[in-house]
Amino acid sequence: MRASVVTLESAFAHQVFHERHPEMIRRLFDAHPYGPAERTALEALVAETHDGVITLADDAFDRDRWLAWDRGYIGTPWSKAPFLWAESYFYRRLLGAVGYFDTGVDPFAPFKTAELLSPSLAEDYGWLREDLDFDTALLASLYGNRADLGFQLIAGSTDVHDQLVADDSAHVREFFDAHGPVPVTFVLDNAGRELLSDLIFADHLLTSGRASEILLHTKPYPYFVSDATHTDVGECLRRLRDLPGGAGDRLHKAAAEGRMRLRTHPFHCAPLSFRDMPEDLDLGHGLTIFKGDLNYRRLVGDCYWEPGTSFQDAVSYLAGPVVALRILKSEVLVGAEVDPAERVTGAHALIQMNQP
Ligand SMILES: O=P(O)(O)OC[C@H]1O[C@](O)(CO)[C@@H](O)[C@@H]1O
Repeated sequence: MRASVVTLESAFAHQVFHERHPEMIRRLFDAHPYGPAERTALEALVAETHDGVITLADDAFDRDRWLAWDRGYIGTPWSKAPFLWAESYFYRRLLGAVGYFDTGVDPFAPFKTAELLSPSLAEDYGWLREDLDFDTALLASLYGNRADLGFQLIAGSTDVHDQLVADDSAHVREFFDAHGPVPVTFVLDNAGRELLSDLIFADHLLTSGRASEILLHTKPYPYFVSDATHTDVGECLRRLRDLPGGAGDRLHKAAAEGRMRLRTHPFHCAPLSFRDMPEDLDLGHGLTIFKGDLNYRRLVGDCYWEPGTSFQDAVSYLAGPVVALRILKSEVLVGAEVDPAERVTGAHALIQMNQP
């Protein structure tokens, strides 16, 4: 049972558009030698999202796709649009404003690279070793989601005591014990440290015999600041090969042997729930792991759900087993009770699994 869709009228969504986005644009100006055209286009985009109407250029290369994904919002005020729809479209327009679709230059690459080159990274992953246990690898993947670069724009340095508000980790372990080895699909979220941790979990699943193969679903283009693309998987895998434990080399071999594969699809940047996913997105082999906050919003639907709505109910449109690993960074939540104001702080985490 959903109560209502989250819109830009929400105080949190308003903060994302009015505080986080202008700050992100300032950082882009600082990181790139953008000329007047890109600067003007980015400033105009921010202004449009603050008090304008949602526009779609007649000559946009993906006009038909966005018309298909439109739900009547193009031509209406941004301030009334659903948060998920508006936020997704904002990133599409940002990429257009900086010429990404002509140059292929990822505007967020400087931030992603800086994270992988951070002097503290090797020390932070000093705990890595070849024989990780299941819980450590699972929790590394979960808490990797805390490292989201976009979130840091509003959260600052996060001195938080994360706690699990839902913990189905035992079900996940039991699922593998009963059914493994199975194909495991990761619907990835952020590059950088989160992706490093996801790769570590993927390696554990392969080496422990729980996964027969790994499919990594990336975004087809840079999105939500630090979301992982195919390029980012390559970068992270190279970085992982320099860290202890051997996961990088093992995954490199798994890729060469076809046991770890990459997939992408335009729908991964759609402003819609996975409820609307096309058949050729090809999810649902074995176990599917949805990483992070944005994928959670798309998985359960970006709504204010009525208290008592279960994860099981919210994902009942999916036939197979799914796991959500998420740090709470937005208001949407099912299967747990957390004060609404506490859902956006990054202080809480969850592991949820359905019983297919
Ligand atoms: O990287 P994640 O975990 O998907 O988080 C992204 C989240 O950040 C925000 O853009 C703002 O905090 C949310 O709207 C979004 O769901």
